[in-house]
Amino acid sequence: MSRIAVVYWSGTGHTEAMANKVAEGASSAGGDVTVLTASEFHASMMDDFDSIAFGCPSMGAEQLEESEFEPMFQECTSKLSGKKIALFGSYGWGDGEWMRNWEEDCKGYGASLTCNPVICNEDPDAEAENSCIELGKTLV
Ligand SMILES: Cc1cc2nc3c(=O)[nH]c(=O)nc-3n(C[C@H](O)[C@H](O)[C@H](O)COP(=O)(O)O)c2cc1C
Repeated sequence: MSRIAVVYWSGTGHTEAMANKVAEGASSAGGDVTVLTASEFHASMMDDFDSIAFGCPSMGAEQLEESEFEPMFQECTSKLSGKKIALFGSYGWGDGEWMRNWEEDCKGYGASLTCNPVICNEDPDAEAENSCIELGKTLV
């Protein structure tokens, strides 16, 4: 069975809601899914999973959340080459720049993205929830 981690940071719950839908999709496709917050995950756990969905909202000025998620993710970058990953997150007033930058960075580290990133404005509506479920299925 495919071992899948859904690793996220969320301040007001929007990205957390997305993470739960990603997990739902991965489970429905037969994956063995573990949902973890950024503070519960560490780079040393990268090898424990066949694929990983990372979720983080746009924070700062079109940046990843700087106190917990960014440091954790930076540690993971040395293990991204060839790794199956997917990205998701919520944003507010921007146009998704943080996610475009994040996706480019991940490709630069050699990650294998299983699908296009899923972003949504503030709390996920039914369409965004469905996109998260579909993202989850691509990880299996
Ligand atoms: C400190 C802070 C910085 C933010 N910076 C941005 C930003 O640069 N661009 C943007 O589109 N939204 C920005 N937002 C809005 C959040 O990305 C948005 O509210 C998102 O839904 C929060 O997701 P969460 O509930 O998972 O924390 C910011 C929010 C906060 C609190």
